[in-house]
Amino acid sequence: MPNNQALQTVQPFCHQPIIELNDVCFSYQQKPVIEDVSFFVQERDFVGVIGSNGAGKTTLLRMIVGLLTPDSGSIKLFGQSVQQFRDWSKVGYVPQKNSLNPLFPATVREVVLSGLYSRNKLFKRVTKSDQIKCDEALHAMKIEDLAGKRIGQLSGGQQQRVFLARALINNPALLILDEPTVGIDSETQEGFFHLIKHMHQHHNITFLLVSHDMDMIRSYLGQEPKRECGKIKLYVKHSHDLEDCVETNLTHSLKELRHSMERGKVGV
Ligand SMILES: Nc1ncnc2c1ncn2[C@@H]1O[C@H](COP(=O)(O)OP(=O)(O)OP(=O)(O)O)[C@@H](O)[C@H]1O
Repeated sequence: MPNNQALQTVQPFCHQPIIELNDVCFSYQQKPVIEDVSFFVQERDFVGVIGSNGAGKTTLLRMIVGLLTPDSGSIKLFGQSVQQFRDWSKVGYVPQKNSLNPLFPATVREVVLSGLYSRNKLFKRVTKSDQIKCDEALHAMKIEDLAGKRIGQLSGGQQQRVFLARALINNPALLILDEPTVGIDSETQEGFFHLIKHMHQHHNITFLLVSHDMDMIRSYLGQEPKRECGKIKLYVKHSHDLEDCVETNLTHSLKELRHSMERGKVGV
């Protein structure tokens, strides 16, 4: 497959891509990691980013969220160059798991609330409605009982749930997840994948997910990749493969899902 082929065979006319990369290259100290990568992701697509260790997956995601700058080429988010993009509340990003120092002083509630402070409003006052959104996100991730604990004192799986709650608190239009289930037990992993599939099917959310879980990727996104970008493969479920989206509040819907799971209506 040629490198500069877009994810979709036909260039969209009416819908702006959510993510658009054109001829992106990136090197660490002269060592090329990403070479001439081009693709675009449409609204409500679910893209699985697959590749061996060191293939450049995390580097790619960090460029898309503006934490690294390409050596050449361009990246757009919601039609705007990443360098100019300011509406970060539309984007939920859960980076690859890093175990936190147990002395890290923030509580779970503070970490989840920090998801509301976009990069431009670091010192915004927390309102009652912010606290309600935080309660909903904590509830959806089943971690309300951990709200007052220090994040550094939690297990790896619990920390991942906190970072997901932080990413969800803004009802993001784009969720970018870098190996979100690493270090999580298999039962919780299964529940997590159930959750993100539910979010994809019932909400207008676009997903970019790095995972090594080929069973999950193939079962949801199909047996074959749609694109190959160097050592990285992209598996995709397009929005047009889904039924019409149900426009409801994300955290409310997750709450309903959680209640169904608790009543045994949804197998996880
Ligand atoms: N800060 C850095 N400085 C120098 N080289 C780096 C840096 N970060 C990553 N690399 C190198 O760039 C390459 C791609 O790294 P990256 O983390 O993007 O890969 P990955 O596909 O996410 O790997 P994994 O599956 O192991 O998480 C690797 O060879 C890595 O050693």
